[in-house]
Amino acid sequence: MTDETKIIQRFEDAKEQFSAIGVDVDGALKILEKIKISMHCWQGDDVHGFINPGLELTGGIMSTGNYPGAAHTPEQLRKDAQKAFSLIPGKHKFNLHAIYADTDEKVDLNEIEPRHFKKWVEWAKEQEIGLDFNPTFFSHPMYKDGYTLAHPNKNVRDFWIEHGKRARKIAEYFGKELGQPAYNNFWVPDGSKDNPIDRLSPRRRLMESLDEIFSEDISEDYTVDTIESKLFGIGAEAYTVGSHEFYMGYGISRGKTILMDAGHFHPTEVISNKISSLSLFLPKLMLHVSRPVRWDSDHVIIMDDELQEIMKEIVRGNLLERTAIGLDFFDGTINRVAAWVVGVRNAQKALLKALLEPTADLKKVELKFDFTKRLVLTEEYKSLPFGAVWDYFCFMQDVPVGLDWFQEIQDYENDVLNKR
Ligand SMILES: C[C@H](O)[C@H](O)[C@@H](O)C(=O)CO
Ligand SMILES: [Mn+2]
Repeated sequence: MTDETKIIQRFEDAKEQFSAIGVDVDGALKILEKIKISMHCWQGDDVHGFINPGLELTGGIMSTGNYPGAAHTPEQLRKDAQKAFSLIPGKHKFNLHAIYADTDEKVDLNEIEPRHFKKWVEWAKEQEIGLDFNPTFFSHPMYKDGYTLAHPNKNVRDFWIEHGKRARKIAEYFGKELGQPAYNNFWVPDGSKDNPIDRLSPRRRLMESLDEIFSEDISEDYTVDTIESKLFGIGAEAYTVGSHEFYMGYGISRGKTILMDAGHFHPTEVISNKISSLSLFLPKLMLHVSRPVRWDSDHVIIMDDELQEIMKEIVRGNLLERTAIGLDFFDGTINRVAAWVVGVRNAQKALLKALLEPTADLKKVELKFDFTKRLVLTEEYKSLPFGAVWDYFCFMQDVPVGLDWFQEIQDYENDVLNKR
């Protein structure tokens, strides 16, 4: 039997098993094919960017590791991302931060314009992918005393307000050029190492700064503003201005999309248990799928329980159309292109597993309060051969099946990354 025949044969066998429990496998694959994952640029260069690459990474986040081959130029980053995309089934999005402007001009964050991102747009068109965006409120001399938009000094706030406004125009440009909305995520690191006396005033200032940034109405056909909360960062252990409660209130009162990052909550809190609640109050939602190990460590996502729970919640709640899935991790101890591929493929695998569940039947069992049957069935379904369906999906999408992609990564490391 050829490899091709084996993949098809195994898929047909698996399909029979899933069909026997009422799952429409072909329908699941059609849905999976359309789901875009937003692959974050910052895994490719340990969050340095190109505007001021020499500056220290601030904002309370940290990338560790010195694996060879990090991208140092926009061309290198594009080449690496392209390599990753070639090993991932489907067409997706690339998520840029403002510090990744591609220009020969010396331009600061309060001066950036769409034209400084033109090359990214041209590349995205060639690759037939979308772009997302993030204003960068860190790694800059105007990140002062741990504060930006909530700083007591108006000059500092004004600098960052201008940056936020410009970021929205860039995201709008992405959306117009690429024919799909660019999600533009506001994560603001402002906070304090020790207990503040006044928790309220910085939060009021953040609210007012954001109101000013969002004062211009921009069509969501082009860009969707998202706001990301956080519990704590390095050097902001006691207090983060933009907490979950802050953004819940802000998002719901202003109609802004809330972004939940899997690493931004107390260690035993999980975002999978929050998705359904937020879905009742806002039309859209965005996630940063990340893996916190003891803290917001931004490890590459693996097929762990929480990743699968997140995807199950989206699928079971019929929220795929309303939920933007972005990745957020940065590991400099391993091949960075492999990190992307593992992350995106895992997100897709977890989605596929969720799509291969006979959800309607399980809901009926639950409504009869037959918790024994619910447990027995969900445990039994875990051993159904979803891997054969995934392999077939990769095969049909013309990307390497199984481990084959890793050889390509090793060749790329030898031929490209090690020569940097
Ligand atoms: C680099 C990103 O803006 C960052 O990871 C942000 O999304 C975050 O999660 C900060 O902890
Ligand atoms: Mn995040």
